[in-house]
Amino acid sequence: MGVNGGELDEEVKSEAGKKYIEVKHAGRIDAQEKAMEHVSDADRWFQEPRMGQERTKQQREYLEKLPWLPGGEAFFQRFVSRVKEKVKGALRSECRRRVLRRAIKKGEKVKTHWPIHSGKSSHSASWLVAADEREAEQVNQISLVESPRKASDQVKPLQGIKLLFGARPRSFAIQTACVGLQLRHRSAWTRVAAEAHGLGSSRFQRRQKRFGPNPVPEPRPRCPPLTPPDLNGYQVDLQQKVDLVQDLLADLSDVPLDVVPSPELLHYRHRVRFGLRHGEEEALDWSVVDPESGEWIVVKAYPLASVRINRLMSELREALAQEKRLRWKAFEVELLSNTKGEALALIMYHRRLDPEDDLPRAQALAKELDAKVVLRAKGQRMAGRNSFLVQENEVAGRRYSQRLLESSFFQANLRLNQQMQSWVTGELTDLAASGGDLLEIYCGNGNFTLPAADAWRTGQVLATELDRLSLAGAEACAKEAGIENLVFRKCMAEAMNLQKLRPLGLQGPYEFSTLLLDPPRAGLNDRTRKMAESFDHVTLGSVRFGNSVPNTSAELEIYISCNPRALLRDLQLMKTHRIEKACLFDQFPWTDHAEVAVRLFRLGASG
Ligand SMILES: C[S@@+](CC[C@H](N)C(=O)[O-])C[C@H]1O[C@@H](n2cnc3c(N)ncnc32)[C@H](O)[C@@H]1O
Repeated sequence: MGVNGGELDEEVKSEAGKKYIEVKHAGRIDAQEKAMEHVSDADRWFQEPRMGQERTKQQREYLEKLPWLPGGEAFFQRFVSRVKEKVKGALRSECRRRVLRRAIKKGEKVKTHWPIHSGKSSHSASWLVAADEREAEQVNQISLVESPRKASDQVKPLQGIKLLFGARPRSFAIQTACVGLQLRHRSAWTRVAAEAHGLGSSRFQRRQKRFGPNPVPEPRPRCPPLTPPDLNGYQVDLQQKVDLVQDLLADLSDVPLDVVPSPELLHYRHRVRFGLRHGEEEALDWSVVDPESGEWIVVKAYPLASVRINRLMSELREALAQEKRLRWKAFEVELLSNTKGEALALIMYHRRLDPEDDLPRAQALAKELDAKVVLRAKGQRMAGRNSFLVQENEVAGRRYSQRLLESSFFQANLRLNQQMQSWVTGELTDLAASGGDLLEIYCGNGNFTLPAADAWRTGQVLATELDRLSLAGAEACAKEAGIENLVFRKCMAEAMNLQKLRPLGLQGPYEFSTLLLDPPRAGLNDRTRKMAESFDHVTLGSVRFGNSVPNTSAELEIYISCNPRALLRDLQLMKTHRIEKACLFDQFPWTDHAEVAVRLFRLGASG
């Protein structure tokens, strides 16, 4: 959160018999100012009509499309959690942790004013961040309430964070949304966010019915080790995950759980993201928030990240210490590597990038680091050609490449991922014998898709994904590999209508028998789950579903999940299938994450 030279003033006040500490900024917040432009744009679409007026046709059409714009439940989850994260961050940096701590200790509230200046008007959106002891203990529990405009007003619940669902949902920058936290009234989206903060509404209940269940609550994760752990403890650590997954699945199935440990116990991660802390000296510190304590921790080296990333961490830190311009308003870095030792550094900025000045510097930095360098700011991306890494994988005796892009999903444990690819391909080879076509939703960069299409030579494969860049990468790699029975389409999983494939520009009949799906952490919403139920074969979780021909007697499904709790919820709700096979992949040793793949069997089927 960039405050321009703002001084903080604290004052203890009391309202309705309750004490709170008011913290005032003398400065402005740049990002908020920018975000206001979007807000006014969004306003045109979302504002409630005045009494006696109707919404325009354009507004109505836009609102009708609304459910699919923000990516459904997964989007909400991401949005809400980022909001909370940012609010926590804001509390830390702007209200000063010391102040907050003191307030929390005394059961007081902390109130912060963030003045907003938009082009024409200037109004102050000040709001209150209530943090009681329990809330402060858990990031999830933070609630936002709008502050009184006048001291005499009642404190009202937060009614809006509806900005960035404007006309350009793809360009919606969660970063900005969270930074901006624009307050607006009476938007459905806002209510969803508000509900997540514990402020319910009947409109939200209706939306919830439509979109399916909320993200399942998960215990707070432990902090990944920042110094090398005792490797002898790995078996115990892994066993805990196995026990947890077995417990979760126990009600649904008694099939034995296969376990695939990570081939590397350290240096297995090929993607990391750090916050940048500007210290007293020239240098920037890499830092992460400890999920347990909520404290920022400075990270010098990260034993879970690849050796190449660790090297890049120290080289980039040194290089940035010499480069004042590239340090200026940098707030986050993402570092990527592949198993060949190539690397990419993404640096993110809270300022406008200047192609004349910043790009040549980035190119020089890339040369110095022997790595690709990408600079990003709101609405801007600067990079040389081919600014992605290529990862080669071997599956079932054949080599496949995939593009690793900054800011798009890829499986961070690249070596274990090859084993996941082999598992999925093996299951599909088995299922291909039952005939029909294969549908994959959430295909990402084609990680499972390319080997899957090879295993499915008897039929056609349709793979869909939301992220345009991942999809472009997947298409390029499929072309390179000469795979012909495969078509990619950009499509939101929830918007997929198997009866109407023509809007996707698809020719010819498909007779889907198997669905492969690897959804994001939140799992499936009602629509996607209903579609999955119509398939014979489903792989869910991080991967897929089965037969999509309505009224056929499909029997099997497979589900792979990076969140066993979401998997359990989806399977409990999907009454049509039962687990036939389950496998735990330990993607992230020494952390609480477990990737689970299941193959499902359609109940009542003969096979
Ligand atoms: C867990 S990743 C799996 C990607 C891929 N299977 C892999 O193994 O790399 C989930 C993917 O779903 C995509 N996604 C998220 N929400 C989506 C939605 N509503 N519709 C379609 N794709 C979505 C994300 O962009 C991401 O690529």
